[in-house]
Amino acid sequence: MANLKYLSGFGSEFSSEDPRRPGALPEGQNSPQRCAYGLYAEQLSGSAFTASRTENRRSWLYRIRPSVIHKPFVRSKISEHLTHKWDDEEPNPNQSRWLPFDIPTQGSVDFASGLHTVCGAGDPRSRHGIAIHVYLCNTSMENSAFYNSDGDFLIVPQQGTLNITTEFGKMEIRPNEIAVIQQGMRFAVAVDGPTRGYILEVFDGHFKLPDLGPIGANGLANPRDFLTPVAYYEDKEVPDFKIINKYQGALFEAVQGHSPFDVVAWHGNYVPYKYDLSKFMVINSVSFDHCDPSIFTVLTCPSTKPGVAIADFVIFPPRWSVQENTFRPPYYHRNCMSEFMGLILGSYEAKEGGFLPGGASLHSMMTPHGPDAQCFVGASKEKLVPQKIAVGTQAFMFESSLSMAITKWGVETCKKLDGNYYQCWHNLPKLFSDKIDI
Ligand SMILES: O=C(O)Cc1cc(O)ccc1O
Ligand SMILES: [Fe+2]
Repeated sequence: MANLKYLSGFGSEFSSEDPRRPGALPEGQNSPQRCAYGLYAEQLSGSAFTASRTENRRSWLYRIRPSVIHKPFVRSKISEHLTHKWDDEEPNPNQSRWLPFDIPTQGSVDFASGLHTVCGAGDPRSRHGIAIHVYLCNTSMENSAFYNSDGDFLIVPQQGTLNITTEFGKMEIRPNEIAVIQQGMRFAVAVDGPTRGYILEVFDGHFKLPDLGPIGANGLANPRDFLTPVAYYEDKEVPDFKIINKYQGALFEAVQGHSPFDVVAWHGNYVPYKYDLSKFMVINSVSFDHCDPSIFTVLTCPSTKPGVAIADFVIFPPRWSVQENTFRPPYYHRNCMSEFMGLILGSYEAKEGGFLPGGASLHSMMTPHGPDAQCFVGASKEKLVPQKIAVGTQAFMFESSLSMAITKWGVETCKKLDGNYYQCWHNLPKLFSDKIDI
């Protein structure tokens, strides 16, 4: 999908018309008695009608047919590994690390059928919780569209470009870019070959840009770098277009006789968007010590507790490391939050081996972790000259205030859990001595 156009801004009021039908957007009102070109008006609400102005999210779609024309939903069997069953496995506080998840090489698996849940917590019925999935696929979705009634998807491609058609238009997302597709938005994913990536799903609310506090008005992910598609419609009649719905953690499908990507024009502030992680303005210590990784937060889904996130999306981008008299890699720590990490490109400074692109790690609540022995020894002795670090790499973290369970697929079926992970810390030397200055 070359030469796609986008609208720039985060949380803005946008409007867009497919240029093939100028004047499709009503002027000065949302619901005219008859819409231009015989279109139907449909509102998609992403917040309670009565939410405050700052929280209110809705869009108006002007479409060939309203979404309601479909046969009844029935249970879908397309992915047996998408689940919110958090009690299938016994709780396990150990450090967990997965080798790269396998992309299917046999048979045709598309994005929707390639969804596998690794871990999560909470419940979409009470609108509180998260799920972390990976998608492992090799084929484009054909005559089918997906929407999620349970929450929002933050999609992190690791291998392969995603060509995403949405009701709002088309987006192309390559590794080192992310996409957010919010609750209810219909989309279909086309791929070029073997494709893998991670998804953070939040049930509670929508992603926001973090407050910048003393950083000031600019920095981290800047609002204008978020891109939303422009209106694009297809007038396509097919006997069996499949609408796949994730509802209360289960998949359903309904058949309809036309493509749902029939939105000729739309306006509003409830939209899908993408962001190129290389545009992140990195802020860090330029004197001494190691900043907490919250300094690298791209997007956050806040909880109702001040300063506590349901989940943050944090990256570890290429940057200059200049701190003096400092152990520069991550410190050893125990955290009241859960840390799920993935690797898009390259390697991660705290674990040069074993944590690989397309793999993952989970350090659960209060489970100790930190640099492996090799990293500690190297960083304790290195000459502290200014150094460009993480060049050609991109690791990320989904950090959550919820205590997550790993699914049966994550523990057993995927066969990627690295039982020897704990050993990476076992060669940490005992350096204690009676000399103050070692
Ligand atoms: O555990 C990790 O590797 C993530 C992380 C990085 C960092 O720089 C500080 C704290 C932290 O949890
Ligand atoms: Fe950590």
